[in-house]
Amino acid sequence: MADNAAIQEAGRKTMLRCENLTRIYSEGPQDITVLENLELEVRAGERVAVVGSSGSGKTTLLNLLGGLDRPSRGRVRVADQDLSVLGEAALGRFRNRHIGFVYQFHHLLAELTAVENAALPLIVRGQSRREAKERARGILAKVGMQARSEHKPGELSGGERQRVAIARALVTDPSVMLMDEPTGNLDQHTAASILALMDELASTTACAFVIVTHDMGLAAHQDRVLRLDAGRLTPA
Ligand SMILES: Nc1ncnc2c1ncn2[C@@H]1O[C@H](COP(=O)(O)OP(=O)(O)OP(=O)(O)O)[C@@H](O)[C@H]1O
Repeated sequence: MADNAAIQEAGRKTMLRCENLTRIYSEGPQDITVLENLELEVRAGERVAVVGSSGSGKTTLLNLLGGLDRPSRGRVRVADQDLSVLGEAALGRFRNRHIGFVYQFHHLLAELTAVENAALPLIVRGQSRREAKERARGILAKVGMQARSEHKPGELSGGERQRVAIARALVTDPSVMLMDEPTGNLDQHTAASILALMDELASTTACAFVIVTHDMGLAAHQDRVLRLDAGRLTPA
């Protein structure tokens, strides 16, 4: 993890930028323009919540920000890299290095322990198992899961699983964290503890956070709340 001075320096930096971002789905009987000339800039350490009605395009936006889908027009830049110029293999490597994903349902692998799950992005990248697990243990400690690191997801509570999923997303020290309803599947008390963890992470990492949610309490807790409507983001 970066030290405080490095985080402050990085805090001035734009980590995520969308320019004229447009996504038109053309597969069905008629074209659907979901995002149209959308602009967004998120700085290091900044947390932006995105809210919007069902079907407004939040998932579409997250997929584009994470390089899981390609825009019809416009571009996404992550840590100054224009994703549109990367081929599939390079984009996969870039995603592994710079982008962390956390979903409502944790998507942990049932057969692996917490530390193995958290180490996976580093192992995929070719790092040795020993080094990857050592780093994963450090991140699990940071999310309060040190004592549970040898347990499999089935032996963990919902909140603990989500902490492991957050650790897995953080293990590569990403530039951008994309979260889709990170507390959506949790009871109020557990959700509050994940919220507190996110507060701590935002102040101790140089990462930019984009958090899609229907939960106005979670949204209001972030640095900015933007509403996705008619293909664009406006302050909520
Ligand atoms: N592959 C696709 N082909 C055609 N249309 C699509 C495709 N994926 C999504 N859409 C349409 O794009 C619009 C936006 O969908 P999206 O899933 O991004 O919305 P959302 O805001 O995430 O919704 P929710 O809150 O219900 O999850 C919807 O009208 C949806 O039907």
